[in-house]
Amino acid sequence: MNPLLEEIDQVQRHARQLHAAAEVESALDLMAANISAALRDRNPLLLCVINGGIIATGKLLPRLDFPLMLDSIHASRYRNATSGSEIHWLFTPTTPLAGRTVLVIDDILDEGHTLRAIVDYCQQQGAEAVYTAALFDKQLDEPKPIALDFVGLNVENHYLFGYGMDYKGYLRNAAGVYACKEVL
Ligand SMILES: O=P(O)(O)OC[C@H]1O[C@H](OP(=O)(O)OP(=O)(O)O)[C@H](O)[C@@H]1O
Ligand SMILES: Nc1nc2[nH]cnc2c(=O)[nH]1
Repeated sequence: MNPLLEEIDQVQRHARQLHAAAEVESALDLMAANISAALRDRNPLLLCVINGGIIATGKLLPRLDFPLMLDSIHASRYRNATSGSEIHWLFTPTTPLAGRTVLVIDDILDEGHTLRAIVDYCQQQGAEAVYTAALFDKQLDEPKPIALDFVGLNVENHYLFGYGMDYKGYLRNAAGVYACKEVL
């Protein structure tokens, strides 16, 4: 077998499930209700943070029944690695942000540098208000540079995969949230 696929297989087999799919889906229901209550009359522009935010965004959208627009932004700090470095801006939204209420949607808030940079970018582009949502908020001992407006579940401080989160580019499609036993 391809050595990387062998490693992915090992990681998946030794991982510990933190939240089953049903728990994440219930959290998505609650998040959607909170987002609806806050943004129903704001004609918001939702910004999916590619790649990790794809599943959170795709699962939230059909739960929101009010007028909204969707665009995406691609800022990556981990780039298929298991620890972050500087942010790489791969693309920015084509929809003008000036005067808009923006909701940035990501899979996980970890140290918070990615979301902080994205919110700063939206504000520099003239967004009227910027809200943030992430399916998972990793519990760290250190303070974060940004807090979420909408959060699904608090998660333990491990390297995670599933529901959009990758291990070396794989396992984003895992239907549940898993902690890697060890980073290989
Ligand atoms: O809070 P932070 O410590 O900044 O980390 C969170 C970011 O890390 C992941 O993205 P990543 O850079 O791995 O790119 P990806 O979306 O392609 O997985 C995740 O999707 C968040 O955007
Ligand atoms: N896949 C993944 N990406 C992250 N980005 C920041 N923290 C994490 C994490 O725990 N897992």
